Amino acid sequence: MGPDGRGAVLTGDRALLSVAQMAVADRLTVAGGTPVPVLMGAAGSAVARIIADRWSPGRVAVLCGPGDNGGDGFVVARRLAEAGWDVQLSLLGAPDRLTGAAAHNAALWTGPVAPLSPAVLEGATLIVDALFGAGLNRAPDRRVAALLAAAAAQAPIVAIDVPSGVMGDTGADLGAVAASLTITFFRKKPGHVLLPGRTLCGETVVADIGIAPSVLDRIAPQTWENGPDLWRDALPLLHPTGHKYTRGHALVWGGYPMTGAARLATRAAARAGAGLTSVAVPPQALPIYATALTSIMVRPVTGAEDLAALLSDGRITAHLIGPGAGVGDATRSTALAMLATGRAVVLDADALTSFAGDPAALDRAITGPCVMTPHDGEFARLWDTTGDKLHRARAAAARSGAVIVLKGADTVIAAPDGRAIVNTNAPPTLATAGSGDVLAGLVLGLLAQGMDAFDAAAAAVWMHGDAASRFGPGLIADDLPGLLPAVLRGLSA
Ligand SMILES: NC(=O)C1=CN([C@@H]2O[C@H](COP(=O)(O)OP(=O)(O)OC[C@H]3O[C@@H](n4cnc5c(N)ncnc54)[C@H](O)[C@@H]3O)[C@@H](O)[C@H]2O)[C@@H](O)CC1
Ligand SMILES: Nc1ncnc2c1ncn2[C@@H]1O[C@H](COP(=O)(O)OP(=O)(O)O)[C@@H](O)[C@H]1O
Ligand SMILES: [K+]
Repeated sequence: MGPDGRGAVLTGDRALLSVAQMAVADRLTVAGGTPVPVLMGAAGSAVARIIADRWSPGRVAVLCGPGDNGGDGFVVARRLAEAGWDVQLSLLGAPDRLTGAAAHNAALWTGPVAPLSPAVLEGATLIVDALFGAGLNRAPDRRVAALLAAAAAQAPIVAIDVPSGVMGDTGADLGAVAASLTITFFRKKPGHVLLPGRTLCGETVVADIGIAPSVLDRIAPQTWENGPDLWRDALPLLHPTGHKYTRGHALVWGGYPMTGAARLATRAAARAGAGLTSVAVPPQALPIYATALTSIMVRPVTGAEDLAALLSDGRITAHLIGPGAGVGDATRSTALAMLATGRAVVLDADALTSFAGDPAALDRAITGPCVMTPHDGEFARLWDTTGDKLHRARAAAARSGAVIVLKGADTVIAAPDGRAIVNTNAPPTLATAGSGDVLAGLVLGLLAQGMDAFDAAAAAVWMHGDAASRFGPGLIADDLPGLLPAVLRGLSA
């Protein structure tokens, strides 16, 4: 996704809309001639259709809230009753407090409306959670929480929009219980992909309710769920007449005595397609690196002069420092020297910790393409940890001028200009020592080939998750670089 906005146009179907942006999509659709009750009818009918596709008719408890989420519930109840389900509908609050489209659809429901209580769950083989959706503005009260807990123990739950208690913008949990299936409308929200929301949603299905994708031109989303269609066209191309230098030269700073981390990173950079990969090492570490690496060039470096000479080689197109580098002044000054080249730099692990408490030094030093790959602990040593994960990553990217990859099971990739991508394909087998070093090397390898920093970071994070998924259980970080050829083959298929 380049600065020309090419990706944003191509990839509208991966857009994540905030609650406010979804409300704009609604307003534009209503202004275009579709009244709210029609939209609500389409939403509820879609939910009923998806339920009927997956479950055979039984007794369903539909739990309705006081807003439009509850209105959707009335539509679902009506449609399922028409399809032969035994429907028990219950409502939080008095029916005469409903307004607008919810009141309209409540009036079309001819069955009984029970007050919300555990009795309504009796005999249910399925539960529809239509209590709160995008309008949740405080934690559900204890009565609702107790009912949701009882519902979870009784039968599978289908949540409309989000499981009640999940915040749509952040995925924060204000007291939800896990659904088996969540059905949302038009586009997902960040809360469907950020944790813990993603897990609480179970499977998330996006239903078309007749909102035209062209509304996205007006909304201009800045957040996406990661996937190859965001960056496939930006992947490095192989030129038939190219040579190794046209594929870029990646340089890794190799530490001592922790040499494994940098070695993992070099292998990933080379597998990602860098034409040359070098590792700069202190002379005493030379035998270790040289024995373990063959296609990777090992360069002994002694002192600042030697380093300066190495970095002045204009053919080096991207640098990485951090994995196994050690925390302290030496790592810090090497990182600053790399940043001073103005060419691409990846800062990971110890290189980040070497700037702990002094993010301003990074703000000043970062002038060229830069990707920083902190996990939560490294992030907290440098930047403000208030706010949700998207907010934190965006704020650090904006102040530093670097792309921030805030790692975890829901890694967020944020650009200084406000764009952000949430990754959803990483399996928990990646929680193994050294997998972060491989990720840093992957980013490096793509940057070395001239890929834009935001694209390279998003592609690397996805490829990392895909590699791990292909391997399955028993994964160790050493396995990951060797899986990249299959990942790359899959991307070009
Ligand atoms: N395009 C769309 O976005 C569409 C949205 N629809 C539905 O509309 C929903 C949004 O409707 P609303 O904005 O009315 O929001 P909700 O249905 O989530 O309800 C909000 C109402 O509940 C109250 N409330 C919030 N938190 C509460 C709590 N913890 N305890 C008690 N009361 C609480 C609020 O004060 C407000 O009155 C969506 O989630 C979706 O289900 C559909 O009807 C059709 C189309
Ligand atoms: N539970 C998880 N599910 C998916 N991915 C995970 C999980 N835990 C960690 N990861 C990923 O594994 C990598 C770990 O990196 P890091 O914390 O730097 O570890 P290390 O320093 O040991 O390499 C990151 O890419 C992170 O996103
Ligand atoms: K809900």
